[in-house]
Parts: sequence; C-alpha cells; structure tokens
Amino acid sequence: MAGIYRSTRYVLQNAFGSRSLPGAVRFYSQKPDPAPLINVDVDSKTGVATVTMNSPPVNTLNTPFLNEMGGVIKELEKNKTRGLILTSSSNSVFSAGLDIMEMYKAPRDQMAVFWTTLQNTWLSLYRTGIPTVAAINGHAPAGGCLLALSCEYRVMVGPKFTIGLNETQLGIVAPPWFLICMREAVGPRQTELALTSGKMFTATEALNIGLVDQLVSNKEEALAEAHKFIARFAKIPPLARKLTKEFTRQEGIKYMEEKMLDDLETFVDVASSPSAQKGMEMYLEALKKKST
Ligand SMILES: CC/C=C\C/C=C\C/C=C\CC/C=C/CC(=O)SCCNC(=O)CCNC(=O)[C@H](O)C(C)(C)COP(=O)(O)OP(=O)(O)OC[C@H]1O[C@@H](n2cnc3c(N)ncnc32)[C@H](O)[C@@H]1OP(=O)(O)O
Repeated sequence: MAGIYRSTRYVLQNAFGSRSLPGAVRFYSQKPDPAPLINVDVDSKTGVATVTMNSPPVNTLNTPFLNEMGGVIKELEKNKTRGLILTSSSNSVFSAGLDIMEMYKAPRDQMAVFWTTLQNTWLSLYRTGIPTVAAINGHAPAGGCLLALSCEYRVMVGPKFTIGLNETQLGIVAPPWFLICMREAVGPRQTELALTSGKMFTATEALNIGLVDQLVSNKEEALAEAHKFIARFAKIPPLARKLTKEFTRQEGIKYMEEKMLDDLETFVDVASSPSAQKGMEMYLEALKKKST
C-alpha cells in the first residue's frame, strides 16, 4: 500500500516539484484529437454558453475529455460568460460516468493522472462563479450524476431516464466529495439511503427527493428552463453571487483543496487492488454482453 502512495506521489512530485497540485489543463501530454469532444455554443444575445458533451457513444469521462472540459470552463470564465448549460448530444445518455478503461489494467501513474484531472476539472465546475445548469437529457449514472450535481440547478428530461450514484452496486465506493455533492442536494438521510444501496432514481423519484429541480419532457424544454434559471441572476452583482456560491459550497471546496493528495492515494490504492480489477473486468464483460 505504501508503495502505491509513494509511486503516486513520485509521479506528481516529479512532474510538479511540490505538493501543490496541477491545474486541469496541465496534464495534456498527448496531441489533442482534432475533433472536439465538447461543443460550445455561446448565445450572442444572452451571453449564455451551451456546453454539449459529444463523446459517443456514452460521454465517458476520461483524461482527454476531462482536460477539454477543464479548458472550456477556464475559457468561459475568461470571457465572462453569463451562464453555462451542460447537456449531451446523445438522445439517451447524459454521461455514463468515469471511463472504466482509465482504471482497468491501467498503470498506477496513468490512474494518478486520470484522477488528478478529474479532481481539478470537478473543482473548476463546482466552484465556478458562472451560473451553471445541467440539462440532463439522458441517463446519468455515477460520475454522470456527479457532473449534474456539481451544477447549481438540474432540469431532467423524464420519465424514462435514470440518475444516481450507483457505485456500491458495482462494489466500489463513491469518494467523499461525490457524497458531499449528493448531500448538498438531498440532505444526509436521503444520501445515506441512496448511496448505501447504489440506487438509480427514475426522473420522477429524483424530483421527489430533490436530486433534480425540475422535470420536462424533452431537451428543448430542458434548455429553455435552463436559460430561465440563469436569467434570474441578471440583476444580481456577479461578485456577490460568486462569493455566496463559494461560501455555500465551502465543504466540498475545502475537502478538495486540503485532501487532494490523500484522495488520490486512496483512489489509486483501491482501484489497483485485485478485487477492484476483478470487479471492473466483470462489469465490462456485462456491459459488452448487453450491447451485443
Ligand atoms: C466499475 C468500476 C469498478 C471498480 C473501480 C474501483 C475502484 C475505483 C474507486 C473509486 C472510483 C469511484 C467512482 C466511480 C464513478 C464512476 O463513474 S464508475 C462508472 C460507472 N458507470 C456506470 O455504471 C455506467 C455504465 N454504463 C451503463 O450503464 C450504460 O452504458 C448506459 C445506461 C450509460 C448506456 O446504455 P446504452 O445506451 O445501452 O449503451 P451501452 O451500455 O451499450 O454502452 C455503449 C458502449 O459504451 C461502453 N461503456 C458504457 N459505460 C462505460 C463506462 N463507464 N466506461 C467505459 N465504457 C463504457 C459499453 O461497454 C459499450 O461498449 P461497446 O460498444 O460494447 O464496445
């Protein structure tokens, strides 16, 4: 176990020289794919950006995707964008969560890069001063649910899609920052009930416990409601809004700022263990069987 911790620290410290952690875009070691995995469309009248995840088939969160997402958020902040609406180009999947291929049979240093990129990109989305809305137009399991929870408001297309932190069903554990996001939305009681059973909620159930804020019947309506939510802030001074958001989200921000390396070490430790690797193998086989 200590060996894993040391080698993870070694990779990061070798690359960055200290305990200070890298920004979301600094890990870009490979040439980027010329086709964007994320499309950004800024409305010239309102200044609101629609950020469409476009990584077929199921928008899995892997290192290139997360790097691109981190870069998009940075760019939108620089351009003082008035709002960010996160949605998917798929008709049935918002995001399938973390890309299991980033963890399955992956060397420890690759896992470390992946997780650090996830941590940084999550923190950028979670704490951005830009008003954020998830227009959830498909299934959102695990990391897909985390993405939605990191936004300030969630509009979900119902009734056929599902959302939730299903990690325990796969034999893994949602890290504390996933849990904090869930607790902020639904409270401690519903969080414990949901996470211990790995429950996936139907859109209606999600609305009933406050996991999503609004149900609509199609993507167009979801986008329209997302724009309406962002318009609420037209007359609110941005700095007052941003600081209030930071205060409200202090627990998650503090967790990540203070525990980033510990969280990374735990992840690499758990994900590279033989039992987790076996779990992933079986899960991947089941997914493949289902799709053939
Ligand atoms: C499972 C991990 C086990 C152990 C890890 C151990 C330790 C880690 C410690 C902590 C990490 C904790 C955090 C985890 C958060 C996560 O996000 S884990 C990922 C959880 N995701 C899911 O459970 C979703 C799985 N996918 C689905 O249920 C369905 O794909 C979905 C309902 C989203 C869409 O269904 P459908 O439209 O029918 O598509 P297919 O199922 O046919 O999928 C299309 C192809 O995509 C591949 N695929 C799907 N999801 C993933 C994924 N998350 N990672 C990689 N690949 C995925 C699928 O195999 C198909 O591939 P193919 O076309 O057959 O090649």
